[in-house]
Amino acid sequence: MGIEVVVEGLSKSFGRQTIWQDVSLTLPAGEVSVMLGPSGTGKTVFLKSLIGLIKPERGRVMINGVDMVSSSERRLHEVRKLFGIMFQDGALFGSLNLFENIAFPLREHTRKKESEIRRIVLEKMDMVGLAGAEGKLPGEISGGMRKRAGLARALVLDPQIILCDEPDSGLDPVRTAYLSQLLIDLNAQIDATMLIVTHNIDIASTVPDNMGMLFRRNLVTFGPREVLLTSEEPVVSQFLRGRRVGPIGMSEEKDAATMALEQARAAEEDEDDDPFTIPRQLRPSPGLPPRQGAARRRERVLSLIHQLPVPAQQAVLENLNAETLHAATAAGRRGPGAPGAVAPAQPTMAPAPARPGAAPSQPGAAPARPDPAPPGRAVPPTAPPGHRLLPPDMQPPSTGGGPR
Ligand SMILES: Nc1ncnc2c1ncn2[C@@H]1O[C@H](COP(=O)(O)OP(=O)(O)OP(=O)(O)O)[C@@H](O)[C@H]1O
Repeated sequence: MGIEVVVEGLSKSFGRQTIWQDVSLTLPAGEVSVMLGPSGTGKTVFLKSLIGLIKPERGRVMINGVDMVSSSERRLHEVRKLFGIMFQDGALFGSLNLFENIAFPLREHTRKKESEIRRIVLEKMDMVGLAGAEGKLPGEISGGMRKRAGLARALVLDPQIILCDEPDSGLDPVRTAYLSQLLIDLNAQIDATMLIVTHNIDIASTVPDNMGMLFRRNLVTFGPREVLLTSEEPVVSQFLRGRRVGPIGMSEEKDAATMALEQARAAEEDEDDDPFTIPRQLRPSPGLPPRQGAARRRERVLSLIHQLPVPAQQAVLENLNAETLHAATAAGRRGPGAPGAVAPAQPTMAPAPARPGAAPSQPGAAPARPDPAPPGRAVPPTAPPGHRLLPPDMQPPSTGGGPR
């Protein structure tokens, strides 16, 4: 199972430039979290701080009892072996083929035999749909394949914490959708704690269990995805809808006068915010195990549900009802007593109170959204592992794969 990452009161500056201050959050073990934020708000600096590559001036990052901010390089080196990092550009060595790029951490950090290295590399390449492309050079493959090669390399040391820095950058929307599914499928298979930094709303709204946002040198929010996705904070609302009206400007934050003028104009033009519909969170592809992190999250969120804003409570309950219905339907299709059958959890169905502190309303008051059919699967569930996620033109070659 993945490892919890606890961040407490973290602050980072470069000279006189404060990047962010007093950031506190917990990445729950085995769950997927996303950090959003406009460009330049310090998301990458945050990722690097988690692994001790950048040293914040204040605060702690606790992983397995080790503080990544203040510990010696020797201890950091040990803890870093728990991490798999997918860099923004893939960070592949241009002169090494994909096999050697992906084998690199194994050769650097372990004394495994060549046969074992080969087994691990081929397994991870298959997981990300790159089987058969071992001999290709990074310059010979598409951006999407480079991303997946970077992900395979992040996986070879069996990480318990995976950090992905803008995994979608440079990908078209379809490839981004496949990558989103790949990240969820990986989480189902290895139960690692994952943090994804992105500005991509499609990834952010369909992949994670938890979401946070950095803005104006502060963590605006961090918690269950439903909190951010129902938030009425102007900056969150603007970001989710990709609108110009709001506190985020082209290069800088806007001042109060500019914002007031914009809002007056928007009101004149009747540009009210459309309601943001929360998309369903992706489920693992057919044939994969259910996500253990999702099951733990369900218990965790239910235990704190009454501390959440009311719209978030309602969204949590709608989602849980839909998941319970989906699990029951899937179990029904497999037959009684089938593995994976989920008994409806009673607390799940308890609706949120109408107001914080109010008595719970009658069961069933939280509207159960009908569970939509999953978006079109690329290939039937019988497809072999690693191939099921990919569009036809991304399928790996069936044999060979040496440099062209
Ligand atoms: N080593 C460094 N020295 C000085 N300033 C730095 C350093 N690394 C990052 N910065 C500054 O920190 C700020 C935040 O950078 P960062 O790359 O973390 O932003 P980001 O939110 O990831 O942006 P984007 O979404 O555009 O990738 C920027 O102003 C950047 O110039």
